[in-house]
Amino acid sequence: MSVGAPGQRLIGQTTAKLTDSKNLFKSIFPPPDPTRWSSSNSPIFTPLTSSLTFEEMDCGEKVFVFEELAKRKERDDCWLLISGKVYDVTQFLEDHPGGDEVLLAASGKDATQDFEDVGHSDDARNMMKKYYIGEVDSATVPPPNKIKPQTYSVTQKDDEPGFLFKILQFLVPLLILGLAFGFQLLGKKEKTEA
Ligand code: HEM
Repeated sequence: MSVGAPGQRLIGQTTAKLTDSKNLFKSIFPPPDPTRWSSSNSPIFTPLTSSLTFEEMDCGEKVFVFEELAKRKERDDCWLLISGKVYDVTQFLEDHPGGDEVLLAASGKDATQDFEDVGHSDDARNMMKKYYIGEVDSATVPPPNKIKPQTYSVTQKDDEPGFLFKILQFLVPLLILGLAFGFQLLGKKEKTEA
């Protein structure tokens, strides 16, 4: 009479426990969301990967015009352009091992060469990620200053002395010949008069 009841209760309790543990398992490991599932993005690791891609995507979406970033060269608002990437180093100025002055001097222009010339360590390059805020529209970046003065100096300075030198090359021998001829004539005249 009472055999079935405890058995039923036992089965009922076991089923309830199973259902509970299933729910617990589901809450820990939620089923994959097909909209987020991809071969490279496991749902278990979603928080880690998504935070990394979010940082990249969020920053990657921002594209600055050169003129805009070149204005940020003050102590309270200092941006750097290095290898096409834009860094807001305002908060880093005081902590920069190379000093704040070099960073301020490198702002308002393409600082790639200055940065590379120092030979920054891998640690320094990793540190940069913290200050990364976006990319620059490469079409808006003016060509490096070096090109202009070089072509200017070559065409301007070399042309003028070259021209003068060529004229003098002709004139000086002519003058010497003329003088020699003149003195010869004078000498002959003096001889005939004597
Ligand atoms: C976000 C950008 C930058 C970061 C995170 C950064 C970071 C660092 C770090 C960590 C160092 C210590 C040495 C090393 O680990 O390499 C350093 C040194 C230095 N940095 Fe930077 N830097 C940045 C940009 C620049 C720029 C644009 C210049 C311009 C010239 C510069 C000039 C220097 C100099 C002169 C030193 C001292 C080197 C020495 O004493 O040996 N840095 N920087």
